Amino acid sequence: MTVCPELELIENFYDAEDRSRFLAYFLRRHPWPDNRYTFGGRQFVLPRLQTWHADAGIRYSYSNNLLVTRPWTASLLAIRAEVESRLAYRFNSVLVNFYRDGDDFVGWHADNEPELGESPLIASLSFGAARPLAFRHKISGETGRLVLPTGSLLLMRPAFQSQWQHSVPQDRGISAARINLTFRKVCQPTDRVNV
Ligand SMILES: O=C(O)CCC(=O)C(=O)O
Ligand SMILES: [Fe+2]
Repeated sequence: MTVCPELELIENFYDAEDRSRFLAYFLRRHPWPDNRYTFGGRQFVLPRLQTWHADAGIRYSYSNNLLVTRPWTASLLAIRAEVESRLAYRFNSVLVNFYRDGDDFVGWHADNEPELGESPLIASLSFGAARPLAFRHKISGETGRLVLPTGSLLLMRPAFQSQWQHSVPQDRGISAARINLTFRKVCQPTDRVNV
């Protein structure tokens, strides 16, 4: 099995007490929207629930959809502060994914939108059911999997997005829910050079 040098897993970033507290928050209190949306006059159903939170003025289009920006919740702010302090790196946004069970998934993609700049570091925190992150090299086609346990923080180093694609595959054997937060640093529109 391929080991990807651009991934670093920090297990037990949160201990058992914090994990169950945050999992309970996301399952019971987080403001989840409907997963059906219309794009280009067609209806789509996202195979998971998702919210996007960012500092004022940050816009980001993920898979060509302009995400609705929601305010930070107290729990998200607390988690961001802890991740930033551990990594000595600042993030201005987070994408929160709720995989209700093994039917929910995210397909193959790379988080390499231009808004993320040349070298995006993404920090990915997981709670709940352990699910593997599958990755495949864009040129060699090498593939691998890394299981992301509850309370773990995965660092996706900058070259991960340019060289690899990733997914969280469907697994009908899983009935438990999983929450994933990907903290990102999106360049402000003013950071960009207009040509
Ligand atoms: O759920 C995960 O571990 C990954 C989610 C992901 O790839 C994304 O939000 O871009
Ligand atoms: Fe991703």
